[in-house]
Formats: sequence, structure tokens, C-alpha cells
Amino acid sequence: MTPRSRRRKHAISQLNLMVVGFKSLGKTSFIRMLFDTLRIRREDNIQLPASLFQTAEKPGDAEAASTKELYSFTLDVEEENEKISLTLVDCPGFIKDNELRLDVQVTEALRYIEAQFDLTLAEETKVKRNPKALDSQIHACLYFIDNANNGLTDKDIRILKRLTARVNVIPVVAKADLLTTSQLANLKKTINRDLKFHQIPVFEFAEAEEDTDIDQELEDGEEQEQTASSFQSMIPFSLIAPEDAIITDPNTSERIRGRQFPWGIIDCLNPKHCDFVVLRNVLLTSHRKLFKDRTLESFYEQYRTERLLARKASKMITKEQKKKLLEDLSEI
Ligand SMILES: Nc1nc2c(ncn2[C@@H]2O[C@H](COP(=O)(O)OP(=O)(O)OP(=O)(O)O)[C@@H](O)[C@H]2O)c(=O)[nH]1
Repeated sequence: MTPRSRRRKHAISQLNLMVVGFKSLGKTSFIRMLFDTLRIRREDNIQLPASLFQTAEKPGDAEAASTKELYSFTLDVEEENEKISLTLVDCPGFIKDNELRLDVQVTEALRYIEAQFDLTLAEETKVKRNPKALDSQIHACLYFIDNANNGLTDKDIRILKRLTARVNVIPVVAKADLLTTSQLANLKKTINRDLKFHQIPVFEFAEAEEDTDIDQELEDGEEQEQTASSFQSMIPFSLIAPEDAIITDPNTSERIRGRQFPWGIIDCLNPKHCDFVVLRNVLLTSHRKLFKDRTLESFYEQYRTERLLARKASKMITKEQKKKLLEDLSEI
């Protein structure tokens, strides 16, 4: 074992993921499915939020099962021999028919992301820094897109523009089981066209991989290029979450995390049925370090600069200017 791989084996990497999107698109179901596929290292100290297991399979359950407020929980997991402290953050679904409320909800999600930057900033400015300080920054945010729309709506565009200024955003098509293969392919194409047309900088695989060592295992440069572009071609990733009912494979009698229809079974872990397995690998293994690096080097640095400039500007303001500003504000 090389010193590097020995170090890797013992170090615990922190990874913080967030899910956002309009109401009832399957955000909590995705977190539940991800949780269900994890290899938990320490079961003794997990505190799972009750809302994670409130499902809405029966009519009338939807309101009770909807996420009322942002919550997070942390798990010690092991993925490909690496220890990860994984924090999952679930947000209340955005409300479509109230513009003001929608803006407040997006602001709340962004405030949470910025509050984590503030923790890093506070740690950095301490005289004696804590070398074991936790990295609570949100490294990737999955944005759930409603497959009933023909591409991105104006509201999606507005939200995505705000989110992509602060976090690595990965767009996903929710409930892909409701689309045929060609409908899904067309929707992906339209979403990509919309992202490009509106210049929304969601996470890009091809570009990002050029300056990183993530694919060290792939020695052949051509193969590396292919991998990057094949990830990129999957954007937005399609997701299908399993239903509560216990479904078994008729051939093997093994449990399947899936959805059963009169004509067959969808296996959510089958890459032919949806992109969950690929996305899971991207988040937890292949691109984990890249998400973290970009968060620190790009998003945190940008936020830090903005905060320091704002602080400087507020110090430069004279007493008279401050008084006038407060007077003006009280008249509004
Ligand atoms: N057909 C289908 N239904 C799904 C899928 N994922 C979730 N659902 C169903 O959609 C409903 C809402 O799922 P949730 O996971 O609670 O959605 P959410 O986005 O967390 O909801 P809010 O917290 O209200 O925003 C439930 O009835 C789920 O069973 C999916 O992939 N396909």
C-alpha cells in the first residue's frame, strides 16, 4: 500500500449534499433511497429524522409527508474503502403559485449555504484555528426538475441562476418512470438547450476533469476523456425512487428497490432504468474531491471576497451617512 493510499484509508472525508426543487418531486424519496444503499460504519450514533420515513404512497398522505422545514443528518459511511462523514440536507419543496413565498424559500436555502461559508470564514479569522474544524460547506446541490414541463420553466431558470452562484448544482429529472425513453431523451435535450441559452453554469464534467486527478485509475487519456463526456451527456440525471411496497425479482426472489407496474418492474438500481447508480458514484466517489475543491476554491472564495468588501464598505461609511441611511429606511 502506498503512503498516499494509506493516508486515504484512514482520513475521513466530509461530504455535504443538499436537495432542492419544487414540491413533491421526490427529494425525500431520493435521500431515503440513497440512505438505503449506504454502507453505514457506525450504526450506534445515527439519529435519523422522523420526516425521512414519512411517505405519501396513499391518497391524502401527501401533506403530512411533505418536508416542512429544512433538516439535515450526518452518517459515517464507507465507500470503496474510504471513510466519509456524509451530511444530507433536505429542503421544503418550493411552492409554485406564490412568487413572493418562492423567493423567500430560495433565499432560505441560499442562507443555509451561506451560513456554512460563514462558519469557515469565522474559523479562518481565529487567531488559533482548530485543525479539526468540520467542513460543513454544501459541496453539491441536486436540483429536481419536474418532468411534466417541457424543459425549464421561468421559475426554474430564476432559481437555478441564484443557486449556481453559490454551489455546484446538478440538475436531475424527477420521477423518470413517468416518461418513455424518447420522451426522457427529448426532455434532457431541451433542458440542456435551456441551460445553455440562459447561460446557467450548472456543474460541468468535461471541463472540470481537465485540471484534476480524479481519474487517476484510468491510465489511458482517451478513456478518461470518454468518461467525462459520458457523464456530461447524462445531464440532467434521471431519477426514479422506489415505492414502499416490497418488490421481489420473480426469477431470483431477491428484494428489488423499485416500482411495480402491470407490465413489469422498474429496478431503481438498474442503470438501464435510471441514472441513480451513476449519480451516486459521481457524488460519493469519482467526483467527491472535485466538488469539495470547487466549493472551496470557487464558491467560498467568491463569498469571502463579497463579505470582506461589504465589511470594508460599511466601515468607510461616515456617521452622518449612516444616520441619513437609517432615517431613509425608517421612511420606507
Ligand atoms: N412515480 C414516481 N413517484 C415518486 C418517485 N419518487 C417519489 N415519488 C412519489 O412522489 C410523492 C412525493 O415524494 P417525496 O419524496 O415526499 O417528495 P418531496 O420532493 O420530498 O416532497 P416535498 O417535501 O413536499 O417537497 C410520494 O408519493 C412518492 O412516493 C418516483 O421516482 N416516481
